[in-house]
Amino acid sequence: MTNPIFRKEEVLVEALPFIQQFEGKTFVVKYGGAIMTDENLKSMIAQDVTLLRKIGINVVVVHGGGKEITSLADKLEIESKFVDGQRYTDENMRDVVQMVLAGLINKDIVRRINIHGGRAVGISGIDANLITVKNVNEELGLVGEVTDVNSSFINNLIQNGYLPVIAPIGVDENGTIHNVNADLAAGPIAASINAEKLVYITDTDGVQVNNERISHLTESESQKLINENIITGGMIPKVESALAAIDAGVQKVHIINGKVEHALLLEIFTKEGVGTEIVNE
Ligand SMILES: Nc1ncnc2c1ncn2[C@@H]1O[C@H](COP(=O)(O)OP(=O)(O)O)[C@@H](O)[C@H]1O
Ligand SMILES: CC(=O)N[C@@H](CCC(=O)OP(=O)(O)O)C(=O)O
Repeated sequence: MTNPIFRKEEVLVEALPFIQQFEGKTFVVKYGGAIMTDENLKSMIAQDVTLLRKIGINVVVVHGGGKEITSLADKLEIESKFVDGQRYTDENMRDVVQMVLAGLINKDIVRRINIHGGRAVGISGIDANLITVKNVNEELGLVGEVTDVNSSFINNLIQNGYLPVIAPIGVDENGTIHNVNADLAAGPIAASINAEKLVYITDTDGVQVNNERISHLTESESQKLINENIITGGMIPKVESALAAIDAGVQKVHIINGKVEHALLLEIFTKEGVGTEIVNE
């Protein structure tokens, strides 16, 4: 998908007040498996987050990788089952999740950011007890709900000029490793470090109603769309996690389409934006 055409100097001038406004602030950017199949897009997102970092915005990446987990599990003949959008995770599946998220995907993202000099460091929720969880329910097996985030570890990395790239795996109080839905990890991570923005990069033009993008949503409007089953499936954890993050002090949550080239830069640095922004009432 191509971008709308802007004159280059207009775009740069329009960006200036946003650059001033966000200098020194922290953005959490989550992206998932839905847009990880395209090599070109993966490299563009790495460029975009590096550019944000280079102009003085602190960036933390939280990544998913649901499609890649399913693909490796298929090869290993381990069946993928989902309950309410979350993957049933026994010990075998947990190993696959850990290999794919903390191994393949995490290091691929780090590599791509560092090509541009972005000083990315890949970590999982296991490192420094970054993500502490409690078991969600027996039906889901080893799936965790985030109870705590080691924010000082993330802040240390940021203060030392690193760009943390986080794989959503957590440990419970016994040190047992759990699979964590990446959308549900991104909200508490953003809240714990008082992020200015939480940006979900997915495969649709934000939240849609009757195939039309809604550019601006309040908390109550978002809740209404969930209650009316207009927001369904994979969009539910994003919006629910967004609402919790806003309640915890995150200023704005954006949901944007990663299939639009450089959507992240367009959303942050242009007045119109390209996705849906969710804000406090
Ligand atoms: N109202 C809605 N607006 C936009 N997308 C929606 C809506 N309701 C459900 N969805 C679904 O949510 C999906 C995005 O979630 P998901 O597939 O989990 O993406 P990701 O892998 O990026 O986390 C969209 O592809 C779309 O099918
Ligand atoms: C518990 C649970 O469902 N975990 C997810 C973790 C990856 C993820 O969330 O990836 P996306 O962002 O690409 O969907 C899973 O196993 O698929």
